[in-house]
Amino acid sequence: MSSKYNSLKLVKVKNVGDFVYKVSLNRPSKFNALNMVIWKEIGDCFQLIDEDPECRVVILQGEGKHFCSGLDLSEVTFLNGEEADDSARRGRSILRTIKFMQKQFTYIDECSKPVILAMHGYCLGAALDIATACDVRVATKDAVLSVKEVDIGMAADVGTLNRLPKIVGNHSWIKDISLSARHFSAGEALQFGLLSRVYDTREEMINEVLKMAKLIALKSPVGVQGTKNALNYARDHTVENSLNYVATWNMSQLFTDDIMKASMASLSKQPTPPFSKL
Ligand SMILES: CC/C=C\C=C\CC(=O)SCCNC(=O)CCNC(=O)[C@H](O)C(C)(C)COP(=O)(O)OP(=O)(O)OC[C@H]1O[C@@H](n2cnc3c(N)ncnc32)[C@H](O)[C@@H]1OP(=O)(O)O
Repeated sequence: MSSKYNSLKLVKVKNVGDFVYKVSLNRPSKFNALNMVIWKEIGDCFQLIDEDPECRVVILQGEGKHFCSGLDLSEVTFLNGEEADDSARRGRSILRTIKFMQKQFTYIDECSKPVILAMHGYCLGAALDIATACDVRVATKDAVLSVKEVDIGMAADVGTLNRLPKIVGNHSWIKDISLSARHFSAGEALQFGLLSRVYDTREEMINEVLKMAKLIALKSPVGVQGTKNALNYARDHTVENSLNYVATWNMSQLFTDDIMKASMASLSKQPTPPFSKL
């Protein structure tokens, strides 16, 4: 694994083999509350992973008792912006901060490798901003989730309100949870489509998620990364535009050796062959 990951202090990256990386928020004494250090490291980490041929699938989780208790509320003064008498200039400095914070989570969404999020315990506020930027979301049955921002007097502005309507079809439920900031269970999140699976224990979740990650990592990275890319594009564009996009994408990608290798293995009912790094 590249030594570049060693510079990360509050995000831990581990190569667990078979092209799967485990990324952990690592500030357990504060329930992985997100200060600016860890916030930046999340973005740095996913930028590194995007270009890392040793990684084909990422499992994201939190160390300790909880996945993440949201924004670090002891360090929120930076939200006041730079000292300036002029409100326009102060506003610009806040704008830069919000955009920076948004971008760090967007690196997860834009990462070419699929990201499977495994949540447990508290998943509050910014934790859900992260969740909505991931590709697959699962949790333990005792997870407690909340779009918590209105409880601290703000509208969520780093992803949840923008991505949740693309994930969940029921806008009444989205407004129910976002306007009230109430806690809701993993079971409820599963029912409304925010999660795809709920597990009894953390151990079971990690074992199952590892199996899922290894299964995906066995597939052609050309096929897998193209699929994430095409689905993300389809989410944000019309059907017509996204058909055009995927056709243009595949203009080059269909020349891959992976298609012949995978097709031959499939026809002859052989296990998936190893694919070159990407
Ligand atoms: C531009 C803006 C971008 C993004 C904005 C995002 C907004 C949000 O994320 S809103 C959500 C903010 N988070 C919260 O409101 C949760 C606050 N924490 C709590 O309510 C509780 O800590 C708890 C999570 C319910 C857990 O309670 P309990 O089991 O009683 O443990 P504690 O003793 O309270 O916590 C242990 C330890 O962790 C520290 N901590 C927990 N959460 C945070 C946090 N969000 N920020 C800072 N610190 C946190 C807590 O202070 C304790 O630390 P000690 O040093 O042991 O005192």
